[in-house]
Amino acid sequence: MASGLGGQVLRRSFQRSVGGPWNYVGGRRCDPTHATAPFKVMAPATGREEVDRAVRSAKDALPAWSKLSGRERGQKLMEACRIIRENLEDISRLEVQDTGKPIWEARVDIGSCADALEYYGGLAPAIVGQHIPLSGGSFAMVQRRPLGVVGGIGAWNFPMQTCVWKVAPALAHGNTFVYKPSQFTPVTAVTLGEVLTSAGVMDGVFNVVQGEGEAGEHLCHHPDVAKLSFTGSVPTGSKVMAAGAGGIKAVTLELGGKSPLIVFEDAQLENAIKATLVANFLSQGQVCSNGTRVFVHRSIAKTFTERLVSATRALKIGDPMAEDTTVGATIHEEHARKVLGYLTSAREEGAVGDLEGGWYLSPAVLTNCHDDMKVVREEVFGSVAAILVFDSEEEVVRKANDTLFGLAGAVFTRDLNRAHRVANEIEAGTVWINNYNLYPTEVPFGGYKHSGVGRENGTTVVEAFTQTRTLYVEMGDVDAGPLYVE
Ligand SMILES: NC(=O)C1=CN([C@@H]2O[C@H](COP(=O)(O)OP(=O)(O)OC[C@H]3O[C@@H](n4cnc5c(N)ncnc54)[C@H](O)[C@@H]3O)[C@@H](O)[C@H]2O)C=CC1
Ligand SMILES: NCCCC(=O)O
Repeated sequence: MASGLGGQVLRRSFQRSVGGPWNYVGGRRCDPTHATAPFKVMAPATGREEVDRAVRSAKDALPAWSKLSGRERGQKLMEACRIIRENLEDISRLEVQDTGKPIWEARVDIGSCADALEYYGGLAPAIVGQHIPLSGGSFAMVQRRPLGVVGGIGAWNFPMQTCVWKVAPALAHGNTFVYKPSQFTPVTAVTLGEVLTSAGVMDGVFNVVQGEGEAGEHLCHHPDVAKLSFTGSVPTGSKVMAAGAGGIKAVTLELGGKSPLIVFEDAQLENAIKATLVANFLSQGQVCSNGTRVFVHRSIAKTFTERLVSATRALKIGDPMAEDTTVGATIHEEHARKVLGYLTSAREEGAVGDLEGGWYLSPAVLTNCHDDMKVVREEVFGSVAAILVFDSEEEVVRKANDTLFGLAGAVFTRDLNRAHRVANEIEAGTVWINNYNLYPTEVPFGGYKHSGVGRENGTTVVEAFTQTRTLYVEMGDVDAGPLYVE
């Protein structure tokens, strides 16, 4: 144990518990004070009392945390980054147990959590205000202040990454946090709590409450929560936004997608094939930004499809912990059935292609697809790539944008002019040129249209996690105009 800044403990040894309890409040794991009925995964259901307790804990921790300098907060986040890197294998294995994704992917995800903590730890001292000179020597000072207690709600596909993308910038900016993970993946948010505590983050700054939708709803409606940051489905996102509107809370939403991946006839074919695999089959296809509408120019459609199918057949589906597994297990049975249902409906509507059963679904490439099919219009959230053939640039841009979503997209071409021309027409928060599904922490990520509100990552979140306070300083006399006659 080493003591550090301002009398705070800077570092405790990192000790991760193997089992529950699964709530994390005031710097330690704890059972709910009022257990209700158990819910179907592994944690005890927690409700209003737990949310209240966690928010109280975050509120109590706010004055001390927000009074640290950015550099002091940043050092603790950097230390959390170091702990994650040192324990990357252990934490990645927890993520595999929780999600069923293959271990090689979990290592990338957990590595990205360390990156985010490092980035926002580094940024924290640079979050400063403004000095605005005004007439007669008067001036304004614009302070950048935290919002207060942030409520985060996450999905199950990238459990720890989703959490860290919210928590790292929020804490860097002096806020405190209450996080509700998806009921399907309760584990690694609590591990993050242990990492942060070991890194010297004060007790109560980061708290975790487990639960289903009801716990999320309580958090959204809690009067002491100043901001909501949500990742998940569009219908739930809409409810979170409505709750935010009721309480006049700032809201960031990271929702679904049905993104286009466009392959022109002059594309470097091997890169386009590799990117199509990355854009469809990572995390068993359960990725919001996936490029599931694969538009291929007619002149290369046959060759592209043959090569994609052959590459897809080479994927190894199986034990997510095995080093040579490339595709793991679907999150749960109900979701696997939902994905299979899309395949049935696609075949009924004329598509050709298959996918095999169990929770270990083999990735599918569908051909003979058209724009009106259910599988082409709705977010499947499974390993199902639909190939759509196009003839002209104008046609593909129009079809690419014919969706309520707008999270991402990609253009594959060797023609630099066409790449930029088409990319600029795509209505989406991220457009990759000649690559797919890259999310460096320093680059903003988020959606147009129904895909969300606001952005995560990059420096744009400074606005999302702070508010300004303007101090106007008068250096002369008050000018009351005709209101005041001497
Ligand atoms: N954008 C993305 O990254 C994700 C999109 N999805 C999409 O959503 C579909 C369903 O996945 P789910 O995990 O069931 O998503 P969901 O939107 O139902 O749940 C996401 C989170 O919101 C919580 N929640 C549910 N009702 C709530 C409410 N009224 N107020 C506050 N929080 C609430 C859940 O407990 C969970 O933590 C997927 O099939 C996929 O299409 C799912 C996961 C991630
Ligand atoms: N890690 C990728 C971000 C996209 C998603 O949450 O699905």
